[in-house]
Amino acid sequence: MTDPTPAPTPHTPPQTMAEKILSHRGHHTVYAGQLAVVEVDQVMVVDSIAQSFIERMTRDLAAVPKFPERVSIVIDHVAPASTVSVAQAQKEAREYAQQTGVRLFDVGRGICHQVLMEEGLARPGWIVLGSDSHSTTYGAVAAFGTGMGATDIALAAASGKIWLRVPESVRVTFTGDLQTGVSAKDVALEMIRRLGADGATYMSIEMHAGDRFTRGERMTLANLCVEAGAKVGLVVPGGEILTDYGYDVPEWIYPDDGASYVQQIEIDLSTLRPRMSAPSEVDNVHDVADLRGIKVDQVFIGTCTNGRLDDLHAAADVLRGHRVDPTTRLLVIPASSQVMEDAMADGTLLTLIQAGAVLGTPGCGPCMGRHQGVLAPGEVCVSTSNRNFIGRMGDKDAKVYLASPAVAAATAIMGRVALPEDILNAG
Ligand SMILES: CC(C)[C@H](C(=O)O)[C@@H](O)C(=O)O
Ligand code: SF4
Repeated sequence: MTDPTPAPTPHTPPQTMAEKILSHRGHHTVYAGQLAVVEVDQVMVVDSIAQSFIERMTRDLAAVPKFPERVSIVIDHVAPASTVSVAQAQKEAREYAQQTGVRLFDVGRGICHQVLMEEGLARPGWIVLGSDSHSTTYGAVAAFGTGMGATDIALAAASGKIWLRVPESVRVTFTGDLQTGVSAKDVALEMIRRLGADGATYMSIEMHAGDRFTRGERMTLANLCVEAGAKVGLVVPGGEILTDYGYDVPEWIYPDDGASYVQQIEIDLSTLRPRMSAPSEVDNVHDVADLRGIKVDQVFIGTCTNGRLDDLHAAADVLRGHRVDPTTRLLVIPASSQVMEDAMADGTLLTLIQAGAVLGTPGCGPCMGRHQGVLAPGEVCVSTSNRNFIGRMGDKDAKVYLASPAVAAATAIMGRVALPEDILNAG
């Protein structure tokens, strides 16, 4: 599916990674502020948007997908169905996939972003459009991943193309190495704190990490970029994604020296301590140590931000041999069936269940307050997700704190906001 067109010639002014990808997929050299019409390599539609997408396609555009193999529908946000109308919408999505030949990942396969990554449906240099704001996640493998509404998504599915304003770029450079107990989630929260919730509106956040971070950690970083308003969050390929990805990273993709950035920030990983985003904005970031002791009713480990095998390992390492506090509930929802299977095979799920965790079907779970663990008025939840807005996980008077899996696990044991070291030091 990758396009054989050669890269733009080198005698052009230096480009950022976003400019490189949009030039390549638009067959025309472009810079920030210009418009690009680009080929779309994958269109992703989530269950909650499927009905509007199908309506746009069949009623408004009277079109069929131009390249059915480039369209994926994922039933993940409310899966299994919670009401008759949700069940009806999902039924229609299945029928549509049958009729048109587009791919459909059904109940239990997992969260859209995790599934597309596992299936190799986001690759370096690709344009991946999702009907979901966290489609920035594909930037983990240097795909230009971005979220759009049903109409734009339908136009892309019908035509194979989309137009985009080429974004300006913010360059984020990571230096130093993380201390034990500090994770990519803490890095991502710190990045959002530094940029602010609208600090990178419609921009590309280009992250230079060298060979730091695994593919999963890169997904966590790229996932959170939209919480600074970014159009796309691109992690410059290095480390694991070069050696372990199964397909090549094209040479042309790397940003040029001298490319132009609207802002450049540096984050020294060696000084970073576990971070937590307090209600009700993602950029309301504090040291966990400063929030220690807040009473918590529910802990949720999962989502497209932190529901991968490494995340479950980090939680299990803290929970092993301990019990969840009797006044607190711990929900664990693997991001995909693959994660669930791997965590079952290596004993991680047993460790979590023995500690008192309740397991859910791979998917979004209660992340956006639709089902499987919504909160009552006044309840407090520590979640490994990416949004803590008012009403996000249920009642408007419930509160959500965002943290890493290790911090979430320590909190579940204490029944109060806690650091992993509080548990590990206590034995
Ligand atoms: C349902 C979907 C459109 C929504 C999004 O766009 O992100 C959801 O995934 C979320 O996290 O709020
Ligand atoms: S897990 Fe949460 S943030 Fe991710 S796609 Fe689902 S609802 Fe959105």
